[in-house]
Amino acid sequence: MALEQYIRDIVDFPKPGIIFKDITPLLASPKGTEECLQLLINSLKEKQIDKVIGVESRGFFFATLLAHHFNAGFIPVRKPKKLPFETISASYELEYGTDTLEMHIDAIQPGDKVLIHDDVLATGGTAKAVCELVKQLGGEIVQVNFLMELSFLNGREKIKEYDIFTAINY
Ligand SMILES: O=P(O)(O)OC[C@H]1O[C@H](OP(=O)(O)OP(=O)(O)O)[C@H](O)[C@@H]1O
Ligand SMILES: Nc1ncnc2[nH]cnc12
Repeated sequence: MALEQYIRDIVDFPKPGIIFKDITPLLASPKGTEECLQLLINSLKEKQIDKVIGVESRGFFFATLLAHHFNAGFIPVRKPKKLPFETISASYELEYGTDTLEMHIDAIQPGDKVLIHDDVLATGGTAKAVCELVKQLGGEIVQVNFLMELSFLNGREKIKEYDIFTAINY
């Protein structure tokens, strides 16, 4: 079954006019999850990875699977005031206003080879902010990968200096 068939469109969620891409059917399917995971893994070939970042909250699921596969550490990037230790932060533009993401200050050592994972690349604001966090701590970004890309929003333009991989393209 094509991976797209595990993604459910929810019209007008969370706001009117948005078609929300629901990944819960994919997560509920061991076969779909395995196929998707293998696509992400194969895109990285035999690259060395020290840390895998998962972006709260839907980025956490596959990021932990990827970290386990690559024998790398899992690093959560979270919304403000969720992480208990000292943090660094990066802000990014939303449609109206700004939002902030945080990471623990000791999450990455200079020179670490870092894979960034999230479920969706939409406008790219989130991904760009995460890249900035990794750069602040001196990590080397090996790839930024996503389960899916909403390519009509052109989010990859914001992170074009990095290697980008998406399993599904809309
Ligand atoms: O490319 P962008 O326009 O920045 O959008 C993509 C981000 O939006 C969604 O997260 P959301 O903030 O809805 O959080 P959630 O995963 O906790 O639902 C999605 O999981 C990405 O993290
Ligand atoms: N349409 C969408 N569906 C799911 N997650 C998203 N994040 C940003 N836009 C989204």
